[in-house]
Amino acid sequence: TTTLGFIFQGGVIIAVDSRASQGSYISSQTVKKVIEINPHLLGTMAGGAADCQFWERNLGRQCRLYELANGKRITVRGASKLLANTMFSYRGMGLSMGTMVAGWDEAGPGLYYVDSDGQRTKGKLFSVGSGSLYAYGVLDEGYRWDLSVEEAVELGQRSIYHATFRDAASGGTVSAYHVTQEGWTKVRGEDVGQLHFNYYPAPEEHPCNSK
Ligand SMILES: CC1=C(C(=O)N[C@H](C)C(=O)N[C@@H](Cc2c[nH]c3ccccc23)C(=O)N[C@@H](Cc2ccccc2)C(=O)[C@H](C)CO)Cc2ccccc21
Repeated sequence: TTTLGFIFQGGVIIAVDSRASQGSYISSQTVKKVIEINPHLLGTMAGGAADCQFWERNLGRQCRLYELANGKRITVRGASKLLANTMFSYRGMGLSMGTMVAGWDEAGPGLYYVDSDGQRTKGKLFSVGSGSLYAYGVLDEGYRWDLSVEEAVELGQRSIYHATFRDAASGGTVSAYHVTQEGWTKVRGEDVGQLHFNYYPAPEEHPCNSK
């Protein structure tokens, strides 16, 4: 898995791959690793698939109950704390989750890294999963606070793409989301195979070049 998130002048970008694996077997190429908690909150998934899916869906339920009890949306900080508390309560019992909670609230854009060791850190840029080192290589080279929205989406997609190229446990499709004050929108959903020639243009005389 390769997931990433970063905050820039235009909001928050989240990008992920869609591969599931069982050892060296690729068990799925079409997994959703972003959970849409509500129109202003996203969660990303890396690690144990069942752990991520179960506990991030549970987080969604907790966020909805918070809204009903308090008459207002939960903050990104609050949602990430709920997930961190859940993970902390299961510490040492074998959960394996590396997640990000991203969104926009009255304090503006928010991005938190939360994992099953009970770590929770606020930040401007993270990459999580087996392909994260490859993604950081592209992301750290291309990241600037003042990227345009188009440049930022392209950077997120390109970072995931290169991770899927080198990491056997990452692949399938690259999905990207853009979060602003109005909430999230899904902005990319490309198959990695279709993206290949964006980044590795075939040389002139190459047979792949349609005459
Ligand atoms: C076939 C399949 C799934 C599957 O193969 N599950 C296996 C058991 C799983 O959890 N795979 C993990 C890797 C893994 C196996 N056993 C573990 C024990 C502990 C921790 C991790 C693992 C995985 O792909 N994880 C994805 C993340 C992911 C995958 C699917 C759904 C959510 C998140 C990922 O992190 C990269 C591929 C690198 O591992 C999960 C799933 C969800 C929806 C539809 C189909 C499937």
